[in-house]
Amino acid sequence: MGDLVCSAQFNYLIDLPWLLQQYPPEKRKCPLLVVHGDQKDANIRKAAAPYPNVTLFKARLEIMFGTHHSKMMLLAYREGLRVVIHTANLIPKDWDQKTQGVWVSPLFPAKSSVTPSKSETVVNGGKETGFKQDLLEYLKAYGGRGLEEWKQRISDHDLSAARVRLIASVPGAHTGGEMNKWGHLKLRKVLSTCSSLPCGATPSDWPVIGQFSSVGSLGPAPSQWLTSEWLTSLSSSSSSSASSSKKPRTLTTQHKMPPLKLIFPSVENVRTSLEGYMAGGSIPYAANTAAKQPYLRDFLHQWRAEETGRTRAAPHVKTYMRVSPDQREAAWILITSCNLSKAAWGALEKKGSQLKIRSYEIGVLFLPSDQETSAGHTSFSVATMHPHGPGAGSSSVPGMGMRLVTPFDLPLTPYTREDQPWVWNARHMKPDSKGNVWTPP
Ligand SMILES: O=C(O)c1ccc([N+](=O)[O-])cc1C(=O)O
Repeated sequence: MGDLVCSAQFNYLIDLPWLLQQYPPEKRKCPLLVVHGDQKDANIRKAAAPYPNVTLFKARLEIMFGTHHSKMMLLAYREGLRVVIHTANLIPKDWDQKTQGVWVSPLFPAKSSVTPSKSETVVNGGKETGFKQDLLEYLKAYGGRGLEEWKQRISDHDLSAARVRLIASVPGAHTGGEMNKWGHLKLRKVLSTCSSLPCGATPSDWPVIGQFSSVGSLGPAPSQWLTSEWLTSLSSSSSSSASSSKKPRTLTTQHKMPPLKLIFPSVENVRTSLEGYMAGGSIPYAANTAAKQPYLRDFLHQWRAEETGRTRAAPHVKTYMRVSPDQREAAWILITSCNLSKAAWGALEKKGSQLKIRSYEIGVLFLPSDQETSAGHTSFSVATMHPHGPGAGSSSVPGMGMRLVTPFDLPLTPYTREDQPWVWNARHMKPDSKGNVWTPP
């Protein structure tokens, strides 16, 4: 991977001694910047004290209930720079028996005076993805001076080989030109300008799939946020006109919404997981929140990943995607730290004039048109569990580009009549895969 010089780790839960142990022994004294959101930072300052090479940066969280949820590594090597965007906390159990998601960038070369002054925005005929500019904008949003060195280091490298789009969230009441930079409105902007469904596709027939490991308070009815504002963004495409308006508005005034299918572990999925009910400690859906939104269950599907052998590796990954009616194609897929919450994605306020986001989040969006292997295609072929037909088993589908292996099985598995969504602060008394019961305090 390269000769590491220094690194930065952005995360939510950080076990510093364990983290340093994960670096090669000869690299454990390299400069390490840890970006966290622990406002009562006595513990992490105490943990960092024995390590003179570790510098801490506390992200501002001035809006209630916000968290520093972003999970990213910046790795500076003698040979270049690498960016890693992922979903795992920097604690042992997140890297043991769970299903996580990760994007590892190519090794970005330093820009040098001898490098031909090729535009950074065009590589192999690819379109600009704006990744570098968006990453710098994200780091700028932290404020203060503690990230200046890393902003300069990123500026000094050529990131044009990044064939993904950055979809990030930063806390704030974003208005005007700032609104489309963050959260679900950034995704709406990108999808409505850069993602088109295949010719002849009926947008309202292409479901949106959301998969996540926690849920926030979404309102007393799905129409308050989930199937209006949020689904409008995730069902945007250049084939729909939701984006043409200056002011964000819901598709209900324009198009029929597509089906929404959500994947969230059932109690039984957690009970039978490798970790048993302990897995549920990282799936913090609160019973009192669930009780306020019983409608959510109507959208829910089980966590199932037989294709990758990960059905029992509880999900901590978060993915969102748009699929064809037969679930053999995908128009896009997003891997992100965002769970299903307004805090992460943002919620429109003041008659749609501001987008309120509470947390830091970061993810990467894969579009077929951004991938060299599927440029010119409007969809990825999806490796599916369908027993027959073009997507099963083959390396690619004739006429379609890159083949996508999703973290979960397609087609989706609905909840059974008996299934309930996992909630972490309720008793679960049927013995789990380890013979334990779950009786939270
Ligand atoms: O990723 C998650 O599912 C998650 C959910 C909630 C919180 N939280 O409430 O701070 C943290 C995390 C985390 O693991 O980062």
